Amino acid sequence: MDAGVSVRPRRCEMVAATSGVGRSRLSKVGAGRSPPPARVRVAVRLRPSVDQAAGENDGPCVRGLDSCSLEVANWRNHQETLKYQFDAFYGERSCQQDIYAGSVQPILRHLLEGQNASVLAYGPTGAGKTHTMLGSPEQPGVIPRALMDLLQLTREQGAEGQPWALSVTMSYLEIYQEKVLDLLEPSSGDLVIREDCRGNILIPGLTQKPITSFTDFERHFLPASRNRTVGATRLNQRSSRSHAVLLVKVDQRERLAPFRQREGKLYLIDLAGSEDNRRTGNKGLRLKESTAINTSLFVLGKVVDALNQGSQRVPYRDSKLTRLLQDSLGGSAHSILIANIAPERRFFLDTVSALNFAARSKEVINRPFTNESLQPPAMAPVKLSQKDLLGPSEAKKARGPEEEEVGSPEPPAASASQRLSPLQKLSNMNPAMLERLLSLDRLLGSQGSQGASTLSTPKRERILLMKTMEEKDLEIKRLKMKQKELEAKVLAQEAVDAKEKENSLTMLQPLARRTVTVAKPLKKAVVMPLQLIQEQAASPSAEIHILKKRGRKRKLDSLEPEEPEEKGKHSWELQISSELMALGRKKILDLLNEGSVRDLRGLQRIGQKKAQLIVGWRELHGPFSQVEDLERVEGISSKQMESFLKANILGLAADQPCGPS
Ligand SMILES: Nc1ncnc2c1ncn2[C@@H]1O[C@H](COP(=O)(O)OP(=O)(O)OP(=O)(O)O)[C@@H](O)[C@H]1O
Repeated sequence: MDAGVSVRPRRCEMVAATSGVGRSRLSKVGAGRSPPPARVRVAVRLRPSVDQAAGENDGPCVRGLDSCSLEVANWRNHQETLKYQFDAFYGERSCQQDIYAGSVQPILRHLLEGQNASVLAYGPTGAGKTHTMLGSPEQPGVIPRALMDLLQLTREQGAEGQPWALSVTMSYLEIYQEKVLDLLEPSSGDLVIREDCRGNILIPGLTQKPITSFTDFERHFLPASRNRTVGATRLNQRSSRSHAVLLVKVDQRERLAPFRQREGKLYLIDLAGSEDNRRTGNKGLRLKESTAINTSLFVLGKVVDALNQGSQRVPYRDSKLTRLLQDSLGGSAHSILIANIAPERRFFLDTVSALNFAARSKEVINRPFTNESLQPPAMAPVKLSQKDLLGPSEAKKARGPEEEEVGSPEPPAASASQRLSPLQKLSNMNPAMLERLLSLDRLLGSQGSQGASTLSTPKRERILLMKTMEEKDLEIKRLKMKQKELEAKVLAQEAVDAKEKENSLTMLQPLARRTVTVAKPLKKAVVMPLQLIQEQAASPSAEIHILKKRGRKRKLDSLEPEEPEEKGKHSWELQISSELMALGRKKILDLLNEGSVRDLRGLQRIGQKKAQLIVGWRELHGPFSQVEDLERVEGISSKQMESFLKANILGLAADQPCGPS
């Protein structure tokens, strides 16, 4: 933090910065009506790249889309882009006045209505919180601008002849390692936070300085800023090690009967940076500080979350910071959280973590982000809907308000159709996605829970994630066992078949009468996608299809005359039930006729070039009438067509539940 040197704005600059458009919006609003409960608004500010020496591998990974949304490229997985939407987004080129006028100035008027307000700058270390809140003499931030405006406004509203007399006081404190320290009177030691009978939060003994002008403010604020605890970390030479809280109170007394009184409090808070200690390399005192910082930020996240979800219990008391803000965060208070983020790739994880925190902090109607591109590799013909990929909390958000339980912070009970067991989810999962999940799981496992930053994944979601992972592990084990069982059954069945065959051969029955598949339809055998196994296990009446190995089938075929209706069919097709075949073929045909290049690339054996050829053929010749038309596409041979069918038909058919619907 560079408070000591950065806050002394030149007088004329400050006046210029706070005059004009912004000021005219500040107006006193009549008291009386109680306002509707206000949620915490969230703005995101992207700082410009400040490290000129940043190499090519540390280029930007964040891009603004419009004044409310942005996207983050996952440079570790080029097929993934995360999108977020907030109340406001300020890009790299935004100036201090943009943030102030757009997100802070509008809430100041509420102070004169006797309401409380708070502005919190949140974000990873080095992302620009102090710059946003304090700024520099050349670019004054939120604090000097707000003070200028507020003092000006109170002077106007409290002038002689006006119904109310107004006075302004300031206090300045820091919360360092869960201690409340008075920056205006550092010798005071740790102060206690109390609540009066009307629910107002007080800090007995905290210094309050009356201020009537900006000069007064500077006189107290600047030396006090130097008392704030800062320290060097690997990521920021002057890193704020505490939450700095500037409290500005506006008192109003009515000059005439009935001599009412009002008090509005404004908290302007430069939070300490959220820290991933694996990157900061913090040890000893820095680590202790960091733990306290992360814990209180984690509680702040929970509080904001609870407020915006309308929870009955808001855990204000779980940290000093939230306890202090109890009467200024939630209720009728007006709060804005400014999440500061950095553009460089090396901040990717911090950025996503900060944005996820911030996204939870607003009422997210839409999903906070979508995995824009989920291009599966050639293995996976089955596409997943975004909802299938979401965890319970995101899924709840994605379902939209009409499906949510009113007033319940917990995920709503799933309807019968939504009540998918993890097994079903897993079995529906694109193998590529499954592989990614598993490798993520392995990665998490190898890092250990100790290594994970407390804040990097919010607790509730972390617990859910870990639970889901555990369930998935169990299901994978169960599936593997099931597959082994089935394979054993197949082997046993094959042995029985072989014996029967030997017996029947020795009985010298006419060859033409012996057809394995027709005479014993239930004894077709084996290896199916996990999904099919699961679905069939769920439906005991469904026949067990066991596909025989090709070599053995040929051997049998050579003993048997071909059934006339099977002539012309591919040998592998004979081993799949006709309903499955038809379903799979229909799905392939639909995809061939309606799928985009990207959809087609999701099919096995279809790469970019073939997908383009298919789409091109379709445009030229119209829809495919049957899947075999694929052969007519230039560059696709009949052999390729057959192997394409073979590779895709079961997977696609299995995407739908088997059996009568
Ligand atoms: N919007 C911006 N424009 C120009 N420079 C910026 C901007 N935001 C931040 N910076 C610069 O980036 C550096 C880090 O910013 P700052 O100290 O404000 O980060 P911080 O989030 O407060 O970090 P910490 O949590 O460690 O205190 C500073 O040199 C600051 O001047």
